[in-house]
Amino acid sequence: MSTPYVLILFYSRHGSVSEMAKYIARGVNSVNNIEAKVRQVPPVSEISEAIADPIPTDGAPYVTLDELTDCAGLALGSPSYFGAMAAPLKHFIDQTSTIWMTGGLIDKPACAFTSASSMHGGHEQCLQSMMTPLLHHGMIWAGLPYKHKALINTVTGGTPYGASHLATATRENTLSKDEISLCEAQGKRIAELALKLAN
Ligand SMILES: Cc1cc2nc3c(=O)[nH]c(=O)nc-3n(C[C@H](O)[C@H](O)[C@H](O)COP(=O)(O)O)c2cc1C
Repeated sequence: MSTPYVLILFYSRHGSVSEMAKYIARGVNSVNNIEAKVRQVPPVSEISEAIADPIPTDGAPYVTLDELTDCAGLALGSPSYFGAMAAPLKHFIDQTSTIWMTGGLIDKPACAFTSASSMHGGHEQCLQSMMTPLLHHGMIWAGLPYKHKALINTVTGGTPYGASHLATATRENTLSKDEISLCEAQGKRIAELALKLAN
């Protein structure tokens, strides 16, 4: 039987969310008997019929619907755009009704992560926007418990709703120590929950 995996699925235009995905993957891979699968969604274009090349020019491969169906757990990442997930990620989620109809994600754990350029620009709100469709899919939401001291100590990103990064102009793709530790904790938590829920 193949090793179960946590799908780390994101959209990132300028690299901050992609950077977070690496640390979430590290957290997943710190757990035995499960692994991280990192994937991105393609951008959307103003001409909606345009089709992206199947292989991105850089970064993680594009996700397939089968990869989502077969995951043991999910970490969904997006930049905060006007306090909500970015359109390319929502566009992908809107193509998952076949998975919804077969209940393919029911009882699997899920979390979200985001990057935003202002401190109070909607980190939590964006995380919640990603939670909504996953609850419709029957997934089990997992935030970050306050046992992680970085949640108290952080002066940038990191919330009990999920990991976040404050991407100011001077530190756009550079995560703070607390942000990194919360990304890793989130990956580890989803991996551990995925194994427990699969049994
Ligand atoms: C269309 C658009 C809307 C944005 N809206 C917000 C916002 O509501 N709050 C915020 O703090 N940052 C906002 N930003 C900034 C991005 O969330 C931020 O730059 C993020 O780190 C980008 O992630 P990426 O590097 O993975 O692309 C917005 C950026 C764009 C392009």
